[in-house]
Amino acid sequence: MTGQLPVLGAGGWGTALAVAADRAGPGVRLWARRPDFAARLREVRENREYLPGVRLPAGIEIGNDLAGAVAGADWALLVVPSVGMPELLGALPRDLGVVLCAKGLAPDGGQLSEFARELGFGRVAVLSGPNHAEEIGRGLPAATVVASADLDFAHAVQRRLMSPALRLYTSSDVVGVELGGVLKNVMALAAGMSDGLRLGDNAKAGLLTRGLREISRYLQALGAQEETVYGLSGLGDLIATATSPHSRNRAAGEALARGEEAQQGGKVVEGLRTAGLLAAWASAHGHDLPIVRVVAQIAAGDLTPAQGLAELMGREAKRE
Ligand SMILES: NC(=O)c1ccc[n+]([C@@H]2O[C@H](COP(=O)([O-])OP(=O)(O)OC[C@H]3O[C@@H](n4cnc5c(N)ncnc54)[C@H](O)[C@@H]3O)[C@@H](O)[C@H]2O)c1
Ligand SMILES: O=P(O)(O)OC[C@H](O)CO
Repeated sequence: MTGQLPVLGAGGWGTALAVAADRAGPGVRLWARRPDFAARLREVRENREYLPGVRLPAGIEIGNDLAGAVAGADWALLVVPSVGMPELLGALPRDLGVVLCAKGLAPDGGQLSEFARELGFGRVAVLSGPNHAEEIGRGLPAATVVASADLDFAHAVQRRLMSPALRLYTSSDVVGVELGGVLKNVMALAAGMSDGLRLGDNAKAGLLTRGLREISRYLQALGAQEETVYGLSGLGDLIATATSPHSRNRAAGEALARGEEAQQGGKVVEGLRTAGLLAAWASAHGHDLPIVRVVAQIAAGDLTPAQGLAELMGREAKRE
C-alpha cells in the first residue's frame, strides 16, 4: 500500500488499531467523528475516554475531516460501532477498499459486509479475532484474522498490519469470520449473566460449550467452514471475551444479572444490539438459536436472567 492508512473511528478499538498499524509501519491517519474529540486527541496524544494509558505516537495524524483522511488511500480500516457503519460507509468513495472491524450487524440484521457490497464497494474485508483493545494498544502479543472474497486484498491488509506484536492470518470465509465475532458477543453476555448469578464454573462451561455448538450450527448452515468456527474469530474470541475482565459484553451480562444497568458508560456493548437483531433474523430464516433468543429477551427486558436460565434448563431432553 502506498500512502497513508486511514483508521476511521477513534473509540477504543480504532485507537488500538491505529497504534498497532503505526507499530507495523509509518503512515497512519486516525479519524474521529467529533471535531472537539479529534482536537483533544491531537493535544494530549492519549485517548483518555476510550483507551487510557496508551500513548498515541507522534507519527499518527489525527483529524475529523473524513474526505481528507481517505484522500489518496487504497483502503481503510472502518472501526466505528455497527450502528454507525451505514452512515460512515455511505460517506466513503466506492473504490476505497474497506476493512470492517466492528463486531455487529447491519440495521436489517444481515452482515455488514453484505451491506457494504450492496452499497457498491468492490473490495470488502472483515477483521476479527480475540483482540481486546486494552492489550493490543499496549503492544501485548495477539493474533487476528482478515477475511475477504478478494484474497489479494486480504493479503495486502495482512502485509500492512503484521508486526512482532500482531500476527494476522488470512481467510476467504467472510461469513465465518464476520459472524463468529458477532455471535460471541451474545455468548459473552450470557457468560456474564452466569457469573452475575453466581452459577459456578460448571454452569459457565456448560453454557459456553452449548453456545459454541449454537454458533457452529448457525455459521455452518450459512456456509461457514468448520475450521473457522474453531479458529481465532470463533472459539478463540469466545475464550477471550467470556473470561476476560476487559470484556464489556461479559461485564454487561454480569451487571444485568445483578439488576443493574447493562450499558457500560459511553462505551459500546455490541451484544445488546446484536442479540435482538440476530434472534429476529435467525428465526425469520428458520434457524433456532435458543441461547441467543433468551439473551435477546433478557436484553429487551422481557425476561429476567433467572427466568432465562429456567427457560434454557427446562428445554426438552435431547442427545448431545
Ligand atoms: N474494544 C475492543 O476491544 C474491540 C475489539 C474488537 C472489536 N471491537 C469492535 O469495534 C467496534 C467499535 O468498538 P470500540 O471498542 O472502539 O467502541 P468504543 O465504545 O470504545 O468507541 C466507540 C467510538 O465510536 C464513536 N461512535 C459512536 N457512535 C457512532 C456513530 N453513530 N458513528 C460514528 N462513530 C460513532 C464514538 O464516538 C467512539 O469514538 C465495535 O463493533 C466493537 O465490537 C472492539
Ligand atoms: O469488550 P467486548 O466484549 O466488546 O469484546 C471486545 C473484543 O471483541 C474481544 O475480541
